[in-house]
Amino acid sequence: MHFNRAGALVALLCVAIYWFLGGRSSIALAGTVFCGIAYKEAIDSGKNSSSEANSSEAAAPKKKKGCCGGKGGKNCCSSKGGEKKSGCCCSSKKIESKDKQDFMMIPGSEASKEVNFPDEIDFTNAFKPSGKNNGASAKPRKIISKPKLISKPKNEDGLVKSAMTISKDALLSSQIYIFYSSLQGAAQRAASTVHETLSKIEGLDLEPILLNLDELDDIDEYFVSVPSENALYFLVLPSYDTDCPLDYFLQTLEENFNDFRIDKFPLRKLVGYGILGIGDSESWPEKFCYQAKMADHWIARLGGRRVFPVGEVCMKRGGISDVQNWANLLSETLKDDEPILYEYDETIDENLQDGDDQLGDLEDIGKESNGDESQIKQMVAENSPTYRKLTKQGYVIVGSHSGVKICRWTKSDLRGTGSCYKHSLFNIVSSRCMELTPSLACSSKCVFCWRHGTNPVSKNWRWEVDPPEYILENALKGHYSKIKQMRGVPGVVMERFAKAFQVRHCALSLVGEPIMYPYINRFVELLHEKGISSFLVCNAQHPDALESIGKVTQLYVSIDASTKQELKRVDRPLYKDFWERMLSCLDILRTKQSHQRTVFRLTLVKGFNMADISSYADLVQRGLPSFIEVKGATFAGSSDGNGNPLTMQNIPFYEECTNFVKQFAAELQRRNLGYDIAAEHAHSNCILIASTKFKINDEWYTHIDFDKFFELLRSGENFNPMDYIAKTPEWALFGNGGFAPGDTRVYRKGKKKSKNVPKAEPTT
Ligand SMILES: Cc1cc2nc3c(=O)[nH]c(=O)nc-3n(C[C@H](O)[C@H](O)[C@H](O)COP(=O)(O)O)c2cc1C
Ligand code: SF4
Repeated sequence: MHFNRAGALVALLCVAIYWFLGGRSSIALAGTVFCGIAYKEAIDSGKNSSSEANSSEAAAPKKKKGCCGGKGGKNCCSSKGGEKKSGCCCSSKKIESKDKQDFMMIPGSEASKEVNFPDEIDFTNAFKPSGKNNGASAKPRKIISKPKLISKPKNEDGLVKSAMTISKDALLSSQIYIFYSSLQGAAQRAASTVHETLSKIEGLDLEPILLNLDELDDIDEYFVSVPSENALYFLVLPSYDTDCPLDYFLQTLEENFNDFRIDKFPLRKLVGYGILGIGDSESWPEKFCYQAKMADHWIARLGGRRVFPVGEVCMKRGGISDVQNWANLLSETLKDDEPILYEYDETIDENLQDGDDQLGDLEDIGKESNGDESQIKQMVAENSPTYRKLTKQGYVIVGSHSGVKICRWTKSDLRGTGSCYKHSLFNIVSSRCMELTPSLACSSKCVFCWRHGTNPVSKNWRWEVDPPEYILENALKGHYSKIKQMRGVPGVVMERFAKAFQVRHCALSLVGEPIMYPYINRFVELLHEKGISSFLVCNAQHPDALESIGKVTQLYVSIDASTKQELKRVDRPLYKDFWERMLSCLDILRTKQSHQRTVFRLTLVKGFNMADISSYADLVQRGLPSFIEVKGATFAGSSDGNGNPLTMQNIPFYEECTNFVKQFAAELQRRNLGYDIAAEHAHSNCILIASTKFKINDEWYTHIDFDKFFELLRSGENFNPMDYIAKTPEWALFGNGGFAPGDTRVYRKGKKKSKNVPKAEPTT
């Protein structure tokens, strides 16, 4: 008898009613047992029928729903009837697919050609052959960066990380420049191939120009300025893991990128650029074309738009025919009428990012340091972001708080293209001048300062102190190592290069506040012992230190504004009593330091500190300096997120500076203070007002007789500023420009030769 589950349950219910109405318990118990057995039987019977149903599904292969998926097991379609697992509907499919793979791997078969990738992927794999006659895949692939980059959010300065180039018309009307650097001639031949190929492009407005990078007079003329508004650059570069001329080029790019004094993205002015690297992948597999990649990195970071992928050609394997391929594809790309998607490489350097968070006022950081004020730290520790930032800008960090950097004027003078203003005003030779600071920290944050938030600020010295001997020795080493890098640079005058290894002058300014260094006097003595003159620039915030300064060749105090309000705006000093501190410094110059050659340095910033000439005259009357050096501020870039508010509008024209100086001198004369305009260096927007003490028999004597200075020092006698003067040469006098006759003036292409332009050459 077969019960279904419902029947068994109804019988159980009847038994329960019988018992509830007073039936016999023994009979009710027997009925319950019977119902239970019947119920269990009904369940077992249900299971069997379901199992039968599954078996019948397995028997019908078209119903795949219950397939094991190749796993086998109890319900596997193949387990029925003792069939081998290989008979499973899914595993048989797998076998079929593997068979196909095996088939595809058969060497020489059509299928194997589809999947047989070469061992090394060369640059041509980035493209498909172009040209209308080349079938379905005729167009060269133009997507250089991943399209998804387009939707990336804007960066802080409003740029997106990728964008489209301008249309073909603009590409074809561009002036193409092909640069190369070559030691053994291969890159030169490759560049000629690229030049020839591009010259044949139909519809090109201008003949491409071929240039040897190693022979450029001034790399900055092409890689800071750009020679024409619609320039397209292509560079053909070899790689050398030993010294080669390309090192200097790459270093210049990197330094320019890290130099806050010049526009952050100068190569944004280019229509675009592309790089072809040549090298040897057999002998230098790890460093194959590494210098081409470095050039690509820096040009992109300087704002260049990469309009074609970096080519990497092994001269041993592909050789000149790969170069020709690259040139052909480039030529097709330029002809094509689609705009090119380029990657705007603004990858944020992780180091810099780290640093940005931690830079700022060490003053404040110090306060946060667990409240442990006694803990003495290094000002710029070797592993700190500040250290990395400064070294990237070209500084050699000496010890933990000093820095040395070869200045642009030193490089310029080595090449015979002009010294800094201190040459025409005071007789400093730039190629023999070392720019140094024994304190990278400063107590002000002047708006025109080039440090731009790079170096620490603090009111007082609170760090470990390096001995002066150590600083000088290592600063000279650092300076000479930078000079050495200039060897082989086109135009370097051999004689000046040789003499540059004997420093004669030290400009103690650079960045930071030198007199914060506790052993500044000993340091200056050491300089003098080595026959190096000292030009010490202070920010007029440390009267005590200024008072105790010993003999220097020339002592400067920066006067950055003539009123309290303006000074606060320009210098952003840390001290609350900054104005009183400055006035005290002026008093010290007039009294305790009157034995020195003293100089007021004014840095003119339009809209900030050029309005109140009479107040400046008050300050001169108080300090009575030997000289007043008036200099237009240099544009050090802005909007880089460090709070520098200056724009080009704040940089005065030369004419504006001379007008200011004329009115200033007139005011001083009106007060009978005995000053007049003496000399100038128009190129750096700098004019010198001097005490008429230095005008003898109607001739100016603003220059320094350095030999005499050292002679007097050695004598141990007291001496005064008039004891080591020298005659100012004719060319340096106000009105004559201040450019030394032995040098060759280089005008940037496309720039007016007029004096009436704001100057950008920074000077310490
Ligand atoms: C000393 C030496 C070092 C080299 N180092 C590299 C290297 O690091 N990476 C690379 O890809 N090729 C390297 N090469 C290969 C050159 O880049 C290659 O020969 C190139 O074609 C030279 O170009 P050039 O004749 O214009 O100077 C090196 C060659 C020499 C002789
Ligand atoms: S700018 Fe300063 S560091 Fe450079 S040469 Fe002139 S004085 Fe020396």
